[in-house]
Amino acid sequence: MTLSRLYLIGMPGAGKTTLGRALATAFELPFRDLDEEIVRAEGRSVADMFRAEGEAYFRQREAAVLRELVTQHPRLVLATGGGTPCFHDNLRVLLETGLTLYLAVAVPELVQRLQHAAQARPLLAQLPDPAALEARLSETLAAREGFYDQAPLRCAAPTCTVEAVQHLLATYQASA
Ligand SMILES: Nc1ncnc2c1ncn2[C@@H]1O[C@H](COP(=O)(O)OP(=O)(O)O)[C@@H](O)[C@H]1O
Ligand SMILES: O=C(O)C1=C[C@@H](OP(=O)(O)O)[C@@H](O)[C@H](O)C1
Ligand SMILES: [Mg+2]
Repeated sequence: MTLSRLYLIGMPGAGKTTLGRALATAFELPFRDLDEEIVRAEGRSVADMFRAEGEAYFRQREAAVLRELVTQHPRLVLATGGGTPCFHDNLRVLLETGLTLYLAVAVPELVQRLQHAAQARPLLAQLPDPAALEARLSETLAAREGFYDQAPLRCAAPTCTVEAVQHLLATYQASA
C-alpha cells in the first residue's frame, strides 16, 4: 500500500507542525499546515481571527479549508490544529480520506513546550502561570481524547520521530 495522505492530530504543542514537515520531506509528499492555510486565506492571524470573530467563526473556516485541502491534494501530509478533529464532523473527513496519526504527548511535556509559545494560541493565552496552563491543557485533553483516540495510528513517545512513524506505518500496513 502506498501512503498518499497522512494527517497528524493531537494537542497544541504535540509537534504536529514540526513532525509533519519532517515526515513530508521523508515521504516526498507535499506538506500543508491547516492553521497556515487558514491564515493565508483570511489574511490575518489565528489570534486576530479569534479576537475579532470568535472561536465559532474560526471553526467554520477550519472546517471549510480542511475540505478544500483534501479535495485539492491527492498526496499530502497535513498538520491539523489541536481542535480540528473535534468540530464539524472533521474527524470523519480525516478518517475517510487518509491515514490519521495521533501524537499522544503527556501534559507536563506540553507545558514545557508551550510555556513560551502559548500567546499565539488563543485558547492558551493569558494564563497567569504554568500551573494554570497545565490545568487548561488537562481539561482540554480530557474533552478531546475521545476524538483523538479514534485515529488508527498513535505515537505515545514524548518525541515522535520520522523513524518511529515509519515503523508504525510498516506494522499497520502489514496488518491491513
Ligand atoms: N519533539 C519535540 N521536542 C521538543 N520540542 C518540540 C518537539 N516538537 C515540537 N516542539 C516544540 O514545541 C512547540 C510546538 O510545536 P508544534 O510543532 O508547533 O506543535 P503543534 O503543531 O502540535 O502545536 C514548538 O516550540 C516546537 O519547537
Ligand atoms: O487546540 C486548539 O483548539 C487550537 C490549536 C491551534 O493549533 P496547534 O495545535 O497547531 O497549536 C490552532 O488551530 C488554534 O489556536 C486552536
Ligand atoms: Mg501546529
